[in-house]
Amino acid sequence: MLNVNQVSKIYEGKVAYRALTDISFTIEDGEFVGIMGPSGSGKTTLLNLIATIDDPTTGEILIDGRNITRLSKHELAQFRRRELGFVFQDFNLLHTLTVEENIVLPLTLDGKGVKEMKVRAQTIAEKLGITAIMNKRTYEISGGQAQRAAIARAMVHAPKLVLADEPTGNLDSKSAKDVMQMLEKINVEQRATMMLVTHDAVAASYCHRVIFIRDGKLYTEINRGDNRQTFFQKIIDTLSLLGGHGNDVPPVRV
Ligand SMILES: Nc1ncnc2c1ncn2[C@@H]1O[C@H](COP(=O)(O)OP(=O)(O)OP(=O)(O)O)[C@@H](O)[C@H]1O
Repeated sequence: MLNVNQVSKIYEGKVAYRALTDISFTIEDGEFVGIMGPSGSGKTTLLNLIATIDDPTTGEILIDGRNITRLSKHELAQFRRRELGFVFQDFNLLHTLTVEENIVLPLTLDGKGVKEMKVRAQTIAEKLGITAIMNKRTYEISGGQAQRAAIARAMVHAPKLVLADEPTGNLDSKSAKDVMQMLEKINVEQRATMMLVTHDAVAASYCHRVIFIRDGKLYTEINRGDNRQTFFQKIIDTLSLLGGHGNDVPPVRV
């Protein structure tokens, strides 16, 4: 379980900037949660705090009761390597490596044997439908395939928590839909808890729940229920109440 408890973040600088104020929420094991809000509302800041890339100014973040803001350097490295998976907007694949080499990277860092790495890479690649491109370099594959490879890399060590920052941001709508269906499938099959920051209402409609933030504060949250189309509409309605820039609300329908 992920517990964000009264978290605030102030960026110090010539002029201090308060990016988050008293944010509290809980994400249960196996939940798939979206974070939405206008540009500059603090979504990436929040994701970075949970990813242990940055520290909150006040408050605590607990994962299964363990305060991740107070880990030693060594514990932190282990936590990131074993328990977290990341998916980024720009895929973050290494171009000099093949798709397979990219996928096994987290295992390499954790000192796993070659045979185990091959088996695990193969299993996840089959789930994501990318076995045919395993030996290709990342510049030889499409954006949608690159994001699948990035998802495979994020999942290969079976992390408890997967964090995704705009995973569909650089994809056309068909590839975006594919990627969200993959994430949904992995969430169900591997029971991984997922948290996704997105501007894309279609992508968000695949989540179980969407938390909205505005000006660094919790604004509201809505639950999916059983109809994705209705949920999509509710997301659009909430975004328009939330304000922000016009380009935060995509013109396309599901
Ligand atoms: N390192 C930093 N130093 C100072 N201010 C920062 C820093 N990073 C972010 N901010 C500020 O904090 C606020 C929240 O930024 P953040 O990137 O979390 O927003 P966001 O909701 O992810 O925006 P977007 O949707 O545009 O990516 C913004 O006003 C931003 O300018």
